[in-house]
Amino acid sequence: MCQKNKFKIALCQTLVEDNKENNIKRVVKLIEEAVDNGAKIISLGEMFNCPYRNDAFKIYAEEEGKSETLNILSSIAKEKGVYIIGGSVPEKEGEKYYNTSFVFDKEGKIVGKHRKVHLFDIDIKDRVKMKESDTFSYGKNITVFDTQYCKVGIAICYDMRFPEIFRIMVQKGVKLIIVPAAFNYVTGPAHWEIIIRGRAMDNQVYFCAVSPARNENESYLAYGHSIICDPFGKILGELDEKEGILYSEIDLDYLEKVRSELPLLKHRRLDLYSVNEK
Ligand SMILES: NC(=O)CCC(=O)C(=O)O
Repeated sequence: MCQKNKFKIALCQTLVEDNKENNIKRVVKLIEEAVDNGAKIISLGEMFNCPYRNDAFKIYAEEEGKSETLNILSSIAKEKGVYIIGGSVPEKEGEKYYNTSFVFDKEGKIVGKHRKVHLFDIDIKDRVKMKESDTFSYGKNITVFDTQYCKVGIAICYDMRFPEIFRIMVQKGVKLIIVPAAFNYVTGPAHWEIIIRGRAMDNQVYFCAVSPARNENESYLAYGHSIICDPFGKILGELDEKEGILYSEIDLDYLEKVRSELPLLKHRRLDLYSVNEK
């Protein structure tokens, strides 16, 4: 029995190889397992169907309305009656490509679509180099959607380093934030946990980040460590770098308790916070 204020979430951390069919098979298997274990909202990781490489994105990209990957996620969401946050996939629209997360409701309808708004262009000398903007265009929206449980916000990976978007989500009524992400072996150990705990604590929300598993044969070594943090900043569970599913109960009564006992959101000084930044 699932009450409206308490429900189980599952984060599926799957291995991604250079084979779309195999990647999708793995995802389907873990979603089915998560459903059998009572999960009501299930999320996948960033680029769950495609290696995280510029030379793969265009080859793997699909168009909304003609996408086999999205059709499969929609069918399982409908068949099993669960919400699926479809990690992210390379999306093609016209001549442009985006790093996009599609969200499916219990009828299999797309109820949310987030195109990554901060593209990961970094160069940590001799360690990690990536320039997503070589392939992708920038998304233009902050994305929230309704579920039967609460309002949910979605962002993708590098987006999580920009706190402004999460505060806006909370101003829109979000209580659960889900971020498909693929940090790496350098920035992951340094920043992953601290960012996630900070965003959860400042905004008094449940904050989940979902990674692919690490594939040692790939050039980009994902950090893994899918994680769920509660509104008090406590980590409720974290995986290692291998394939697996992370479960936790989301308790919206507990969230309200945290917000009423430590009323940070009410104590904001909105009269002080605006600046004309160029
Ligand atoms: N896929 C990404 O956006 C990676 C972001 C990342 O690793 C970071 O440190 O930020």
